Amino acid sequence: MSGRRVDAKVVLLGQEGVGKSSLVERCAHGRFRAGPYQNTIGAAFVAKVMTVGDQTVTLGIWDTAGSERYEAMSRIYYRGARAAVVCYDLTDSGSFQRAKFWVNELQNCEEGCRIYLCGTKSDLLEEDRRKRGVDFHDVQDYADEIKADLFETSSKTGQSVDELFQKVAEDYVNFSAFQVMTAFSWPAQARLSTSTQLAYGGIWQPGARSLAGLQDWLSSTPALPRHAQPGCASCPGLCELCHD
Ligand SMILES: Nc1nc2c(ncn2[C@@H]2O[C@H](COP(=O)(O)OP(=O)(O)OP(=O)(O)O)[C@@H](O)[C@H]2O)c(=O)[nH]1
Repeated sequence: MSGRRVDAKVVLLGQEGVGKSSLVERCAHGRFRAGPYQNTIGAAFVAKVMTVGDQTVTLGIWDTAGSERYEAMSRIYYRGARAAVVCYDLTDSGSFQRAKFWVNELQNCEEGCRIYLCGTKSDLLEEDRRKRGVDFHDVQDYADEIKADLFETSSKTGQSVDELFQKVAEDYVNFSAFQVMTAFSWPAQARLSTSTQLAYGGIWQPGARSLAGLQDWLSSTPALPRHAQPGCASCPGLCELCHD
């Protein structure tokens, strides 16, 4: 695992104590640490290798500190993120207001970042439904409005945690493929360079300039190229926008 390249940066945001570190612990190590709550200082990083079809995707997951004291620092960690898991505690309506704050930040500052809303500690609702502090339908409406996916998870039982990160990895793969398609239909300054075509095994078809043609090509190509987002943070520098 060490030294492995990270494909997609994922950041976890949300009020302190909502369970971000526990979510990462469950996702990365399949366990839940009960015991005294220790707040995150600064941020923590973990790399998680996911499988999507016949591809592997390494997610670099940044667990930020929820304390408002570290708010400025959290902004550094969402820069260049391809996905943000914005967490709130299902039993705490205040934490959902804080989640909205982070969504606004992302919408204003990280346009290319996909947002996943994550209501945490669902096991507490299993124990007692009256503990729910955030209405599911209200959040679903909000998620539709901001075009986010919504998950209700429990790091204690593991409910929906793997599903959440799997969706992040799948969207990364599918969204990258979409960006490859649009790159081909962009104007001249966004064309992929010769070196990029070679980097993709020379499988680019000069004749397939239409989106439909590229869709056919992509669906018949087993290994989709990953980094073809001209000018984006994760481009390896092979496209014309990044090349000097
Ligand atoms: N019952 C239950 N408790 C949870 C769950 N996830 C987290 N907790 C508890 O909630 C508390 C806070 O969890 P953390 O994961 O440290 O929260 P955090 O969001 O990382 O907190 P900061 O680092 O301060 O931002 C801890 O006492 C956890 O044991 C869960 O799914 N179910």
